Amino acid sequence: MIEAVGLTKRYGPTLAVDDLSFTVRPGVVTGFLGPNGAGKSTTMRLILGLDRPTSGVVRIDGKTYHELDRPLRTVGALLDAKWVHPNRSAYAHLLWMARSNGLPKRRVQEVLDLVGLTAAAKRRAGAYSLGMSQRLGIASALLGDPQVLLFDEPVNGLDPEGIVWIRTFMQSLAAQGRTVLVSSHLLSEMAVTAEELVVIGRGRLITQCTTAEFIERSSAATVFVRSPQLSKLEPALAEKGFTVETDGEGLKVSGASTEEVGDVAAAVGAVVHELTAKRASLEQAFMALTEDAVEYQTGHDVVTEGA
Ligand SMILES: Nc1ncnc2c1ncn2[C@@H]1O[C@H](COP(=O)(O)OP(=O)(O)OP(=O)(O)O)[C@@H](O)[C@H]1O
Repeated sequence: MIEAVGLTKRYGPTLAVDDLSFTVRPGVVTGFLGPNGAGKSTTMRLILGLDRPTSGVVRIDGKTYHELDRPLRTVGALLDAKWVHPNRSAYAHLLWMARSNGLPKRRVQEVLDLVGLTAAAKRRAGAYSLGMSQRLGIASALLGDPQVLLFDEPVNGLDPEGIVWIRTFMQSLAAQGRTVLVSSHLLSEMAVTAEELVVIGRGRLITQCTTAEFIERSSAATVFVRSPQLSKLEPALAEKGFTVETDGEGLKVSGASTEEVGDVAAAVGAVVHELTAKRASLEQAFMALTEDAVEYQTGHDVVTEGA
């Protein structure tokens, strides 16, 4: 379990993480979703004690990283797969990590098998493809057999086969009851990987909910209605509980079907010149939502931009 409370990180004038509170529970893959620069990597560094929060706190199983007795046995992370010394083999790298952290030598072979790197284990890491480097990074993260795992954009730059492998692997780790937090800037990727989402934009929490819920809300249709009698129509729609915004000569109505809007217009006797259903693509809706994160920040509610 990871729990962030009021987590804030400022770099000079940049507020990279802004009063972020969320929880990541075990047993499911949780997607940490936000556009580039939203503060995902910074948050992960704060979780791992690689950076100090300006204020707020983040705990892993009730403790901050620095309070953990045996950090590698509690939390593993894949941040940058290319940090391995290029002249070292995967085997030598993992052995060095195991020795310097008091982990048993047999664990090296176990994690190499787990990530399917045994055949290439003695080759120098500098000659590895990106996919192999990612596997080595994951092997390093798993060395201490931790219950909590963090992956920062693990599928970036991978070929489809590598993407599917990592996705399936993360899901199997979660199915073993581990806490798995994986960052991405693509909703489409998270839609097929993560069961839960923590969505951030400009360092702030936009929402935490299930992926299914987020997709449902992000792709919610809006209805555009044009009428010369908006003053009649607008209050009637609002009274029905629909979210209504003025849009040129018409209204943008969220949470309603064209039938419902048409029925309301008929009931109040408003002339309708246009009635159109609009649906943004998932990725478009997500971008609109996160780009205007500050404007659209509404605690645990998501407000979609619509079409
Ligand atoms: N060490 C640093 N010094 C100054 N500014 C930083 C530092 N690290 C991050 N930032 C800034 O904080 C903001 C958040 O960056 P961060 O890398 O956490 O975002 P991200 O969501 O991980 O994006 P990306 O996917 O592009 O890495 C950005 O504006 C970035 O420029």
